[in-house]
Amino acid sequence: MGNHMIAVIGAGKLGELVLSGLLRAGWPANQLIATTRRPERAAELAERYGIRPTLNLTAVTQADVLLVAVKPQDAGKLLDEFGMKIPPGKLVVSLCAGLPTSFFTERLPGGIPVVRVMTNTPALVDQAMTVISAGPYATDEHLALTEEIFQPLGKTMRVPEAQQDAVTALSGSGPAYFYLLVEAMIDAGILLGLPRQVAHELIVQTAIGSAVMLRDSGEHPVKLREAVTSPAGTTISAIRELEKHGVRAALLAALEAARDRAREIAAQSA
Ligand SMILES: NC(=O)C1=CN([C@@H]2O[C@H](COP(=O)(O)OP(=O)(O)OC[C@H]3O[C@@H](n4cnc5c(N)ncnc54)[C@H](OP(=O)(O)O)[C@@H]3O)[C@@H](O)[C@H]2O)C=CC1
Ligand SMILES: O=C(O)[C@@H]1CCC=N1
Repeated sequence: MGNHMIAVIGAGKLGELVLSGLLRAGWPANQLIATTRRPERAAELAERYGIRPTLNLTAVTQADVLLVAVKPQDAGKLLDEFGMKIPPGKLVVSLCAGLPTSFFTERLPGGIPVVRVMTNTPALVDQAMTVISAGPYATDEHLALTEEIFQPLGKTMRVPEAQQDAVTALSGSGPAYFYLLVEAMIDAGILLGLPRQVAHELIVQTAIGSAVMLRDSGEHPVKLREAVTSPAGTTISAIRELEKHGVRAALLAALEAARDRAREIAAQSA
């Protein structure tokens, strides 16, 4: 972790997840800075994590890595405030959905490297999927530093920036899709007469077991599903209904809509 000073600019839900992950990974609290809009939010973070809340301008002067975690819609106003005052030698890492790195470079002095990152909320349990792309002026060294920061929070991967809107649709928003499925299956348990707590425990453990098998067995998901699906059995009856109701087509359309929304956010922010 070296001597880097990291600032989370806009420590809301995602920024807090990252801060807490960095602390768990052993980053000293005195190498972490957080900024927020509301003073009460800053006080909450200082009390919870012992990190230093400060003003944006102070943060960008003191820290050498600036993790921008405001809503994409707030990024333009934020950069109007201090973008052009960022001194040389800093690394800007955007965690904002949709915004291309060019959005940042247009609002920063020339030569400031920008890295685009899409992570996700399982960072809270060190199981994030963090996807990293180099923007203008970002070298391999900047990507490696970004990986060093996010590695303890889960898995990291590098992709070309052109893939980041699709990545956002898959892994950025992905946890929400799984939670929705789990929620619906628990409700199905209620429909079938199980107590809510029982249904909850059955489905959550089944989700965990299935996820670990997907990760560790090395098998394709089709093979794993086939192994559960007995001839004339129960599973195929359920699958017929899922297909009849277009779950597969719904997922294709849903992820395409998320990708399109990322593009729209960029167009609206330009
Ligand atoms: N939530 C998620 O699962 C994921 C989110 N993202 C991206 O992360 C970013 C943040 O999302 P999320 O955490 O959900 O949003 P939040 O609204 O929870 O957090 C945004 C934070 O930015 C702060 N903020 C806004 N303007 C300023 C400013 N000018 N100066 C300092 N702080 C400011 C807000 O401060 P205050 O609280 O005081 O208003 C708030 O704490 C978005 O760009 C989103 O696309 C990416 C991947 C996953
Ligand atoms: O919904 C959003 O826009 C953010 C980006 C990915 C997950 N949450």
